[in-house]
Amino acid sequence: MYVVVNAAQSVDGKLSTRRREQLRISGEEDFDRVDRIRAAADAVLVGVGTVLADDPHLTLDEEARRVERLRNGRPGDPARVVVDSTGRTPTDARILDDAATTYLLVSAATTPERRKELADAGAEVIVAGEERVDLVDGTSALAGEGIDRLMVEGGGEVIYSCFAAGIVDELQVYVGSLVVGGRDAPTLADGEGFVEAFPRLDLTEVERLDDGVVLSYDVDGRA
Ligand SMILES: NC(=O)C1=CN([C@@H]2O[C@H](COP(=O)(O)OP(=O)(O)OC[C@H]3O[C@@H](n4cnc5c(N)ncnc54)[C@H](O)[C@@H]3O)[C@@H](O)[C@H]2O)C=CC1
Ligand SMILES: Nc1nc(O)c(N)c(N[C@@H]2O[C@H](COP(=O)(O)O)[C@@H](O)[C@H]2O)n1
Repeated sequence: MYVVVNAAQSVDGKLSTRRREQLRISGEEDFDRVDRIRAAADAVLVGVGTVLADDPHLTLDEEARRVERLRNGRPGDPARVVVDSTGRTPTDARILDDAATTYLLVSAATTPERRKELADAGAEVIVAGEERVDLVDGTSALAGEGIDRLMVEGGGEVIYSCFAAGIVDELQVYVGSLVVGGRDAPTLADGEGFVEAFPRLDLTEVERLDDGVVLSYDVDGRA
């Protein structure tokens, strides 16, 4: 499986404010770019923190659906994936509507009753990991469902875990021209943080878009 992480951050590396409310960092051109990455993916993944904060839908706009999905030979929207150890995704979340298949990666800590409630609400529930979702096991289960290209949209906890699990092939970051600040505001990579064996990146492209810049990297291993 090929994994591309895409996120939008302020110049000081924040994905949203300390209130964790959805913050519009991207402009129109960048949202079009995000739609193209979504369209090229078999599935788009977020953490449950993002679902609870943003209630995202993670589908394509009409134009992207028409042009990009057709170009890639696959009609409709990519599947959606939530990383959700204890099954906290609300059963009325937008991500569980019938616009596309939604996989919930849960851990064994999610009770069978909760798993059934989520399945009844439309989710395909996959158990990976004991206490927390194991992203290596979870992504290989997704590969078994035919997902060869996965886009990770965030948030900061899940992006960090994807790097820690060593599953990221490519990173694209839109850096908007604003300062958010706040020691408790989510950043591109939160979690415990690395103290050694930092993921090293190879800068492949720099593009000015809207009033910001898109930085594209291949992941080069750890050093
Ligand atoms: N600017 C941007 O591009 C984006 C911004 N956001 C923002 O990010 C914030 C949400 O980010 P976070 O709070 O960091 O939540 P998150 O979306 O990264 O979800 C983290 C949660 O996922 C669950 N989880 C289960 N297994 C896990 C694992 N192996 N590794 C990590 N998490 C695991 C845990 O409950 C954890 O608290 C919101 O404010 C949202 O608006 C989210 C996506 C994109
Ligand atoms: N690329 C990007 N730029 C921003 O400025 C953002 N706030 C986000 N947020 C992400 O987009 C999701 C919302 O998706 P829908 O529009 O509901 O499909 C949100 O949950 C974040 O993952 N992204």
